Amino acid sequence: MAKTKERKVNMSGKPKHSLDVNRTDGKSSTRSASTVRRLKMYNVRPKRDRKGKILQHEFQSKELPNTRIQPDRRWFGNTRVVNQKELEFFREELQSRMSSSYNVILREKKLPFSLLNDHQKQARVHLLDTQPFKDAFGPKTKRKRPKLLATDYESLIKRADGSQDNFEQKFGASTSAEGTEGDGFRDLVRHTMFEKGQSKRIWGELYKVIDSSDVVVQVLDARDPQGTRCYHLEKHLKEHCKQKHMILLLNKCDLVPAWATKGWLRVLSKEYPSLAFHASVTKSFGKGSLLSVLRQFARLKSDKQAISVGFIGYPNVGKSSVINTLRTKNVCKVAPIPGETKVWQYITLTKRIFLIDCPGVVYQNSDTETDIVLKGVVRVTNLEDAAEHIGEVLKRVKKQHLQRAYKIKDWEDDNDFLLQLCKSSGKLLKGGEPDLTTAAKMILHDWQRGRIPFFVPPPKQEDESSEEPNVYGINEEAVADDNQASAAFKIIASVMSSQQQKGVPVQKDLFSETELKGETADQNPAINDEIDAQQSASESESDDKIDDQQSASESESDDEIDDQQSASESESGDECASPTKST
Ligand SMILES: Nc1nc2c(ncn2[C@@H]2O[C@H](COP(=O)(O)OP(=O)(O)OP(=O)(O)O)[C@@H](O)[C@H]2O)c(=O)[nH]1
Repeated sequence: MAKTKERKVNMSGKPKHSLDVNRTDGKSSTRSASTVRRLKMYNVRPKRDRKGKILQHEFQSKELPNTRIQPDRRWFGNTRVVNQKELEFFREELQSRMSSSYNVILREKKLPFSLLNDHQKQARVHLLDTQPFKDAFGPKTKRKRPKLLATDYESLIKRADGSQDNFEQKFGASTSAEGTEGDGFRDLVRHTMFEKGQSKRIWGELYKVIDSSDVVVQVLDARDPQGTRCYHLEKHLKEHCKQKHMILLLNKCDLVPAWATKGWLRVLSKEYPSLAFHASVTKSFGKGSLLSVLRQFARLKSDKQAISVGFIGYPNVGKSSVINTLRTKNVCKVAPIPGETKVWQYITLTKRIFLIDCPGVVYQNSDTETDIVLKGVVRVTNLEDAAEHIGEVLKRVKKQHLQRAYKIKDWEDDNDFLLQLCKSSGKLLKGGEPDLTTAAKMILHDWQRGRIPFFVPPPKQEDESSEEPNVYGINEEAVADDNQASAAFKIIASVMSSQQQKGVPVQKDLFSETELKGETADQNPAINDEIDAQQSASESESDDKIDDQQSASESESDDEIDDQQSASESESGDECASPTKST
């Protein structure tokens, strides 16, 4: 008889299974609840075959083997798909609500109203709903035909040509030629870089400066004063800001011969009070004259004691440098590249005079790209084809100066000049190819920094000797008190005339002897005799002569320049002392 194994029966009723948390079998270490939970977890692992393929998994539904849901782009957009029935229902409901005068739809924006109208958009124009067939299409139709200017393409072209000719006749050829360079395409491809200083932002800054200034100092480059003038602005000031005064300041006068500076001063002072200036913190020229003119303008103001002086002008003409010179301190950022000043800046000069620096502005004109580059409006490093401007540099600068500056004896054209310069300065690319662009940029840098001598000579004047500096530019409407005004005018005129008699400092190594003396000698000896006389007189005279003239008026002046500034001014080699010095 086979023995059958008897199954033990748990008679005690207490849990005995090792995976039962409540088991207590007298042993010291029973499984804790967390261990039991963990061990139970192992049992629900998916069952795999030998290759690792899942055969069975606790959480995988057996009825639905693949429970992955297909992604739908509608989950990510804010659109809903409705079927035609729902759409129709929506339209009807909304139409009835809208046409009912007892209902008001509050949140119209939340409802897709376009769904109401899109079927109307595609609907045909029901002409016959508005007018009878006879009027719309019959022989006695009242509908007007559209007025066609041309029946075919050719006649349209003829018409366009005709109207263009009419326009040119009416407004002259200047409008059509404006900004073009002969080939007619140039203007279209002009890089935005050549529109520097013309942006809305810069003009906004300019108008802020003008609005807050009582006196506007237009800083000009002495090398090309007319080229760096902004006539548009002058006109604007004359027409709309009659109470503001304008001064023209010929800066960088050290880069041109004294006779040219003086010639320009004579020409410009017919329009506005004009002064020559050389901006330098240590060795300036014209600082005293400018200060005393500003003081006179401050005196012309009756209503308020302090005046604000705005410095405007082309980029890189030295506006910030002039302010630094007046303060004898680097208060404004100065750089030999245009566009350094980005926003306007307020600087206190004395208790009664405030200075405002402005970014360089350019008014849109017919200047060519080369003109713009040579006026220093564009940063040379940004130029893509710098070599194309060199021809003009070679034309404008005298041969002897170029020979001296670059040690090149002779050249055929600009390309030849650049080739020779590349060789002599070692500006070569890989494989010994000359790097024309770098060489051209080098020349343009030198040009912008005034290392190559160049200047536009002043126009010839007929009655030079009788010229007396005047104050035509001073706006008499803006002046409060007649007596005070005439005294101020006199002083301003005397400041201008005394400056014209002084020796203007010039970088002598830039020019030859004849140029420094004035090369118009053969053409107009009278001018040069006068200039020579003035120069020799000014050299012998003391630089402080102007102080004597002004001391009377300025001794009353209560606007003392800060102590710190007056201290530094007494060291500076300036030709005209501050009031603290004169008293
Ligand atoms: N030789 C000479 N260089 C000057 C004179 N005044 C200014 N410069 C130089 O001209 C360059 C431009 O001067 P800035 O004062 O930055 O000119 P800016 O008009 O303020 O220029 P933006 O920032 O473009 O408006 C600097 O390298 C100055 O050193 C001057 O009287 N003589």
